[in-house]
Amino acid sequence: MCSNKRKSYSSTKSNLHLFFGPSTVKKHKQTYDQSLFTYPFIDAYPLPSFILQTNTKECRIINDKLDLDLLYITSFIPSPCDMSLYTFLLNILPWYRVKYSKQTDRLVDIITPRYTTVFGIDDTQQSKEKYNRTPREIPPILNELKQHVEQITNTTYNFVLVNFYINGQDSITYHSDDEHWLGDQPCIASLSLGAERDFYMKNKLNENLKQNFILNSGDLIIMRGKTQHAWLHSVPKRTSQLSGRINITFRRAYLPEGTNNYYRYNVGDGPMYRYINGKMIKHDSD
Ligand SMILES: O=C(O)CCC(=O)C(=O)O
Ligand SMILES: [Fe+2]
Repeated sequence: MCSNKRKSYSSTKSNLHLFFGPSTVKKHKQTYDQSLFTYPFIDAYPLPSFILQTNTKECRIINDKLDLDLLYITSFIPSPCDMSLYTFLLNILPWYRVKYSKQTDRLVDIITPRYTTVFGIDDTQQSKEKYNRTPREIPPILNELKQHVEQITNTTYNFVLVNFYINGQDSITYHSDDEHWLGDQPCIASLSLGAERDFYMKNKLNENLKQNFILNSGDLIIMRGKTQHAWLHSVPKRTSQLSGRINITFRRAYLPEGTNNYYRYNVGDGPMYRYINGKMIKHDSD
């Protein structure tokens, strides 16, 4: 592991203030109208038996390349809390393997190469009939995690997108999260749990400008400023035997298009899967 490297990256909490400016965070009270949501299950999500811990001792600002603005906090969720959270989320969340068609020069059928799920609603909070799919309230554990991430990033988020890469064959191709509903300079916080995976970034205009990471369990990477506008990121496929990895991104969508898009591409039209006794089991309906 890269413990030496980590040492030289380490710095004090003051890095956070350099990155986010003076703390002006107001305690953000969740003011969702409960009638906007349905849970995918009749019973609400269980509460965890462990206490969620976070730490920002090892944090590094990375802004030495054109329009790149990152904060990289290793072991944001320290061990063994990272794996308790991984196992808990894997077992309680509803998962989807979304299928959709994409028009290029011809219509191609695509299956997203990872399991996904999503919770939240955009800032406008329309009544649920206005959305293509009913938004889902953020489960308590993810909401608690969101509050920790909000505090250290001086930002508020209204969406939690979750990916589960079951093995090395699951991946996400180069893309940027720069849709108009996220505003001009979105701040996206991305947490890794479980197996370590490569996270590759390259500049959109100059592909020789790269920034690569090996993301470990518990690591948090925050992309902000012009990063989404100017850079692409990916988690490439690997042929080696890799165990599962969960990735959680926290974002803020300002417009209903964001809600429609996130549920379309992270829940889709089913079926739903649950992770039961170490296996993904397909459910006929949710
Ligand atoms: O799994 C990751 O680290 C990246 C996920 C990602 O880029 C996304 O969901 O937009
Ligand atoms: Fe992304």
